This record gives sequence, structure tokens and C-alpha cells, in this order.
Amino acid sequence: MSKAAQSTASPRAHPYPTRSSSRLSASKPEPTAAPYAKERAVAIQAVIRASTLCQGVFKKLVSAETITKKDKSPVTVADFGAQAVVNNLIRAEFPEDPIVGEEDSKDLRENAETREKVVELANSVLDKPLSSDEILEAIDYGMYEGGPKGRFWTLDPIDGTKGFLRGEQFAVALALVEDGEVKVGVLGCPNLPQKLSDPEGPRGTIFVAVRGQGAFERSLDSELETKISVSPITNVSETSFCESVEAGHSSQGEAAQIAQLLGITRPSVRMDSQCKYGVLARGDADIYLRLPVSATYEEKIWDHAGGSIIIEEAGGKVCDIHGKPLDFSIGRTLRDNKGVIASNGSIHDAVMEAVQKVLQKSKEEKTV
Ligand SMILES: Nc1ncnc2c1ncn2[C@@H]1O[C@H](COP(=O)(O)OS(=O)(=O)O)[C@@H](OP(=O)(O)O)[C@H]1O
Ligand SMILES: [Mg+2]
Ligand SMILES: [Mg+2]
Ligand SMILES: [Mg+2]
Repeated sequence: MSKAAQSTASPRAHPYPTRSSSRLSASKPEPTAAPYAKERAVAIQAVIRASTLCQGVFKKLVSAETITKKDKSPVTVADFGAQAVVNNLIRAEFPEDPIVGEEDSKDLRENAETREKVVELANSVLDKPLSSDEILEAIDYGMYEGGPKGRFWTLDPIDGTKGFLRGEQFAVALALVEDGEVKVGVLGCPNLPQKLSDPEGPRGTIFVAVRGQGAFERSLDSELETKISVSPITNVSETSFCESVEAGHSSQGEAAQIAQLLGITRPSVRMDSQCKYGVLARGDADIYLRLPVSATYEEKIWDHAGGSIIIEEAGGKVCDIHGKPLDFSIGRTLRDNKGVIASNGSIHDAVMEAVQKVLQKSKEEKTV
């Protein structure tokens, strides 16, 4: 962890009017409110509700409450419940906005026991209880296809489900995309230590950013926000990586070669989910590499929308392995991008140069 980086986050009250209740009461923004003030406030409250649901389930899941999806990845009652809750709250406040959500209700419709558990969980954090059919419908409200025009939300109800199942890091990730550009991002990280240097200390944090308005961090139960910034490090050999836990999601061998080329000796911070973006945005690490493992995998927009705006608003840079900006305007996936490279910005060019060298070498070795 970069010590210099830790000192950059100075507690600062956020310029938005704050609300004393955790109830969703953001339908009337102040006349002088900043752009996207209502979206920001509603998104935070929706993420808090979903994070509360997840916290209640955390470490208590039994295998009957986990389903293996067609692509072999896991989904739990908490993923479904959190998607129902966020979709319901966003739709109530922004009825015109469609949602691109990770989950759908198909598996639940075939499994009454799991479905009823999801209904119970979702209703435990909603003010007005929903019927079983209404919960299924709320989940499927996330089936929008995305695209270049107008606005939509994108939701990963639990990003890092594998981390969630291990009792480690996961994030509730919500973002607003308008005309292809991410405008608002909120990451709820219920299990993330508020200080990475103090893993036994308080946990649970929310990262939030609005385009052009900076990035902030707050706890789940206090409205006090702290402005965050990426690390100020310019000497790349002093930096550290934040990496995926799952070897199948990013090439760890190539990441090690890039680290060597850059002279990096600090150990990587390994964690699941978009918490990695938050950790980078507050200066606890300096580089996030997501190097493609498979030639065919398309990254999903909900896996990166929230995290990427938080990095950019904290002063960092995000692009793919070819240096292209992430393109959120072409549907549910980032099919025109390959992998993701994020950094504190000042070392971005050096990182990209090393990435190109290592990936080129790998390509040559594969063709021999
Ligand atoms: N092959 C492959 N390559 C890249 N990414 C993939 C792949 N398979 C799955 N996924 C997506 O990875 C999401 C979790 O990413 P993480 O950064 O948390 O990965 S890791 O768990 O830390 O290894 C995970 O998000 P969730 O399903 O929300 O957990 C998936 O969308
Ligand atoms: Mg998943
Ligand atoms: Mg995900
Ligand atoms: Mg998910």
C-alpha cells in the first residue's frame, strides 16, 4: 500500500444536501441541486438497502441457496434479492429508465423453495412488501439490452459472487449510463475494511461518483462523505497491483511479467469484485490489470461501469489492453474492448507500454 496515497484523502463534507433518514425520500431535489443529485441520492439509498440484504446473508448461505448458472458461475438468493430490491427502488423513482441487470428470474421460476427465500430476503429491506410475482417481475426489469441512445442503469447485484461465497470481498454495483457515457456510479462494499492497513478495523464502505463532480467514500451508516483521490505516485517501481482472486478472470502469469518489467516488488493486493476499483480510487493500490484469459470472453458492462467512473473521478485512468476507452454504448457487454487496465493516471503510459510488450511476447510464443 502506498503511504503517500493514504494521506491524500481529506475528510470533506459533500456539497449535496444530505438526508437524515435511510428511507428513499429523494424524489424532490433541492432547486439548487447539482446535476444528477437525485440520481446520486437514490442510487446510494438503493445500494445501501441491497448491501444490508447481502450483509444479512453473508457467511450464512447453505448450498441449497446457491444455483449454478449455465456458464457454470454461481448465483445466490442474495444476488436475486439484491437485484429485486435495487430494480424496484430505481423503477419507483425513475419509471422511464430501463435497467441492464446481471440476473434474470428463469432459474427461480423453476425452484419454489429458493424463490420464497428470495421474496423473504427482498421484503426484509423494502418498505412495502412485494408478492412473489412482483419480485420475479422486478428481477426481470433488468433485462434491457442497453445501447447508444438515452439513459439506462446497469446493476451487478453482487459483483464477486465467488468472493461473497468465500466470506470475502464483494460489491453491489450500480451505474447510470447516458448516451453511452457513465454519469453516476455507486459501489457498496459491505465487507471492505475502511482502511486496508487495518483489516481488523471497521468494515463496510460506499464509493460514489458523478461525472465532473469527483469521487467520494462514506460508510454504510453515516452520510459523511470523504473526497477520495488516486495515489500521487509517479515512480512506477514503487507502485502495487490490485488483482483478481480467480485465475480464470485475469492472466496472473502475464501480470507477474508486467510487474517484473516495471520493477515492481510490492506484493499484489488480491481481492474479488469492483472493490478493486474502489481500493485504487482511494490510493490503496496503484494499478488494476484485467488481462484476458480467453479469446472469446466479453466483459459485462455491469462489471465495470460503476468502478470505472469512480477511478476516473478520483483522478485515475481506465482503458482496455489496446488503450481504447471502455465502450458502454453497444449493449450488455464491452464486446469492442479486450480486458481492462486502470491506474492512478500518472503511471498509465509506462504501464501500457509494459502491457503491450508482455502481451506481444505471449502472442509470439503462442504462434511458434
Ligand atoms: N472468464 C472470465 N473472464 C473475466 N471475467 C469473468 C469471467 N467469468 C466471469 N467473469 C466475471 O468476473 C466477475 C468477478 O470479477 P472479479 O474481479 O471479482 O474476479 S475475481 O473473483 O476477483 O477473480 C464476475 O462477476 P459476478 O458474476 O458478478 O461475480 C463475472 O461477471
Ligand atoms: Mg455472476
Ligand atoms: Mg460481476
Ligand atoms: Mg454479479
